[in-house]
Amino acid sequence: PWEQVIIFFKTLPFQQVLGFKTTISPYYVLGNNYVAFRPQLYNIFPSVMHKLPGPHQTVFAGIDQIRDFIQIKIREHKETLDPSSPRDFIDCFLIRAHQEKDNPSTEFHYENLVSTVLNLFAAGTETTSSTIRYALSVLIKHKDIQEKMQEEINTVIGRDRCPSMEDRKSLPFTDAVIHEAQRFLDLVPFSIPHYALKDVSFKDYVIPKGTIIVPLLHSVLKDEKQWATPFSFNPQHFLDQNGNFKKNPAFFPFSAGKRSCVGESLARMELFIFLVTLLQDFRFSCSGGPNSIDLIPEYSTFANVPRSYDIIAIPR
Ligand code: HEM
Repeated sequence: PWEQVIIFFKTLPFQQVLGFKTTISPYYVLGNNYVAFRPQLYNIFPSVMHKLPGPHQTVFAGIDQIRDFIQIKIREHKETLDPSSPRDFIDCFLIRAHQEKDNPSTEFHYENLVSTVLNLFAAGTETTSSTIRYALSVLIKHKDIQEKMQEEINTVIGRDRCPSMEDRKSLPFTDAVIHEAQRFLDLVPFSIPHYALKDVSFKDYVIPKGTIIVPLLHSVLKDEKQWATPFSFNPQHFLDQNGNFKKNPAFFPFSAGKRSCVGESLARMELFIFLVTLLQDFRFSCSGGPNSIDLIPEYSTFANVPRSYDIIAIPR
């Protein structure tokens, strides 16, 4: 399936417009909650937009605030660092930066530390929380699926202990529903643009150096050849006839290859642990009833942003 998701652009404008080479889309910089059209304007006319007032200015001020917060955290880490016992990513980065302090071309320098931590926050929060929010909407819309998950969770884990990742293999239906929520949401439909660092031969194509490549994850996650019912929510996509979990090679929400999502395993743990814990303790509904839930995203630009609902959580 991977072969069919790539579209090629010999589009230097993207880089010329931005004024620098990047693998990061401006949509990404501007964030998911931004009104759909503005990032596109910013993409095409960045120097004009930069001078105009509007919500995009607030977005950049917000990013500066997060950078300030990260710099405070880095300072605290420096003051309390014990190189023999690193506590987290920032500690490990600082230790490596110290080891490479005499290397003028090192990538382990202060600015990269701030940007990398910012990337982890930006890429790691809205993505997972939007997916959990979407999964809850799906479960309200499909009450039978919610009840079946709860039955499975009751049988395997019960009500008295917390779920662990070990439980996942014993919860095939729950696992299938979470996979299907990710497939159906299709959170990042065209992934993040990349560009060829050198000329590449691919099938009958030559992709010249500098070509922007947009991997259309959407085309695989909704491909009629890969899924029995690509445009409806169907956990059977991930179950065999005996109800065992079945992998599907077209499941690509985290993209693929060397630069695929670095947070994939963390995200998958979060989705499983949070959703199972919530379903263990609560029954979910909404005041407008299941039919009021619309699973079509609110915005579809860089991200498919799910709609917001006031959810009722009743203790079970
Ligand atoms: C449901 C949750 C998530 C989804 C669907 C998702 C999806 C993606 C996708 C499609 C990419 C682009 C990969 C590419 O360029 O080929 C990506 C990149 C990335 N993601 Fe995630 N992501 C999720 C959660 C997370 C989490 C929890 C973290 C970190 C804590 C994270 C950190 C990153 C980073 C740092 C990149 C850039 C990787 C690179 O350029 O090498 N993501 N993600």
